Amino acid sequence: MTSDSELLVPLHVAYIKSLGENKDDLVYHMTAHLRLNAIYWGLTALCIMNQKEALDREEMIGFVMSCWDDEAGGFGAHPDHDAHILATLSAIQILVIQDALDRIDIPRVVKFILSLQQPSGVFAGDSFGEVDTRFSYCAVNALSLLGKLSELDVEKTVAYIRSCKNFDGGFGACIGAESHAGQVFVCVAALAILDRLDEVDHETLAWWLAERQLPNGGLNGRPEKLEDVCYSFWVLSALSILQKLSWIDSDKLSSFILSAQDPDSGGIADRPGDMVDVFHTLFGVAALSLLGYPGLVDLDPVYCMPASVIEAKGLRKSWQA
Ligand SMILES: CN(C(=O)[C@H](Cc1cnc[nH]1)NC(=O)OCc1ccccc1)[C@@H](Cc1ccccc1)C(=O)N[C@@H](Cc1c[nH]c2ccccc12)C(=O)NO
Ligand SMILES: [Zn+2]
Repeated sequence: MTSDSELLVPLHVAYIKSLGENKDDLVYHMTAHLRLNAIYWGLTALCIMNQKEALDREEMIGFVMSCWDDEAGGFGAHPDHDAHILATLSAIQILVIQDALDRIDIPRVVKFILSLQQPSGVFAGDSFGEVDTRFSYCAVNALSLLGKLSELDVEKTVAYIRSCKNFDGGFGACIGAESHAGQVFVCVAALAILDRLDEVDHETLAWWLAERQLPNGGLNGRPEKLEDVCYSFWVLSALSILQKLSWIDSDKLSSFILSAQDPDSGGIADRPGDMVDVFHTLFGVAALSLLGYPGLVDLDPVYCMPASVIEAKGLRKSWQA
């Protein structure tokens, strides 16, 4: 069966292109609240497969700008949705990849992002105030892409992330929350951007991350949980930043990811036999790129964007080989 041994690039490109076409089916409307994030996932997956031109650049930029919430000074995930830091990061990532940052009012967006920092140092996702280390990462990543990190209170931001570090070397969503691979990714990536990886217990955390690999080759997000393709990226990205990628069995992980492909319609699911979606398609090819799968474009593990784009902005850190 071909899907077990190779990445079906043409099928995945066709799958991503088809997403914007069937506007009638239920899934399209059920995911309206994630639309701008889904465009970032599709565009980045295409870049990794070296097929960036498969989606129309002007149409994409037009949709991003239609998500601008002028009252808040940020982006929502869909036209007429309230501004949220997650959607704002996706918008900035898309515009940077499309070299179209000149379309936005950078000082307005910076003001929106900084307005979300709480006295504790953590960031809220929007004016309703839900806090999470994910949102701290969004703020640090976005400000860095905008070249405005100098406007961030770095000490306060780092202090909160430090307070979320657990005895297993991992990080949680907030103080006292258990370690989770997704939260480890956002905390380690934020610290990498801020050049503060000294805050991480490298050996302890690398051991906890390597422990995520199961006999079937897949990775889970927490002890005792099921393997899931997207955790391949969260775990590999953090290990790559700690320069300990060799602690994972790459061949077994690659085979697991390839076995989660749909050999008929294209796309990658969270595990073999499940429904594919654009989220797991991105994080599957992103993990394969970090594993050096032949023919894939290099991905920057911190920003989850093409390495060439990050290099061109002078953002790759000294810690990287
Ligand atoms: C809201 N999401 C999730 O909660 C997923 C659900 C899931 C997928 N597989 C198992 N569960 N969980 C998830 O993304 O967890 C990883 C995670 C958790 C915390 C921080 C970072 C990553 C997913 C969407 C989703 C919902 C349901 C099924 C598939 C995808 C999602 O949007 N995740 C976020 C995770 C994320 C990636 N990069 C980030 C940067 C900052 C903050 C969050 C993210 C995302 O991709 N934003 O662009
Ligand atoms: Zn998943």
